[in-house]
Amino acid sequence: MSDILDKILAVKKDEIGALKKQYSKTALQDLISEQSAPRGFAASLNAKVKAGGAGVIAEIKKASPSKGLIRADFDPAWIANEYAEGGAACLSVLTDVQFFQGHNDYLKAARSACTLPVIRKDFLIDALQIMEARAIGGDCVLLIAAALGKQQLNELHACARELKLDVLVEIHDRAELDQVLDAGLGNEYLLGINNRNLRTFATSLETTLDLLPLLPKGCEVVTESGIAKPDDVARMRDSDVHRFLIGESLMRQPSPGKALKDLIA
Ligand SMILES: O=C(O)c1ccccc1NCC(=O)[C@H](O)[C@H](O)COP(=O)(O)O
Repeated sequence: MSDILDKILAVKKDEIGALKKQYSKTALQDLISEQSAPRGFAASLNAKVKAGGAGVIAEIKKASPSKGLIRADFDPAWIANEYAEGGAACLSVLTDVQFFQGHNDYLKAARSACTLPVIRKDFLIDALQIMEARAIGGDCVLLIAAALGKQQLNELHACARELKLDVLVEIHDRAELDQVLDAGLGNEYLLGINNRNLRTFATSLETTLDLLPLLPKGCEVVTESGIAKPDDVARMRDSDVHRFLIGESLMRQPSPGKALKDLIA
């Protein structure tokens, strides 16, 4: 595991301890019962692709461990609308406070501002965090293979599906791909390939391209991180990758929606 993931997961363990003190399972179930049905996250992404477009999960990201502050002028509801108008299929909202300056309230604000489905982007290693994701209005959760064992992956995936959440399972390399394929998740997940090396923070689109021949047929793959230019999008689409998770390059522009439109035109 990388240093940064180690550090993040240590904080997450503390946060889970606090969450357990704050909410019983029943209390979270009560909050969940007040939520409307999740918006179909995978369905929205796949509909764009089926219509011949790029399926973009546009990320609302204020800061990151690799880049520090990315956008000082940060209004999640406004950014959500920009992304919706720019042609995003879905939103990704960072809810981690310590490393990404995110917040659960940002997810709520972004989702309320538009009709797009939203993934809770955080480091989830406990079923209570999955329940919390649903309780704050999330439509999808991220499961990072590098942070989870096979059994944990299986259990958290089952927990999410039971709550009618979609799941984006993220890998960085072949070993993590094997781990996911062995975890027995059926075909009910999107497979994210993260182009960011968590040791160096460098991004390389080759990470996605190199893993493509190893993926099972019919796999719904999302290429994540480091997509910044129309050429990057074209390169992926030429290799039959049509789903994208894009954050920083959009967040740095005055109009993230216009930037998205230009990127996928
Ligand atoms: O972004 C980081 O610095 C980072 C560091 C450590 C773990 C995860 C990290 N990023 C999470 C992500 O997956 C990205 O926010 C997402 O793929 C968008 O990437 P980008 O378009 O490069 O902002």
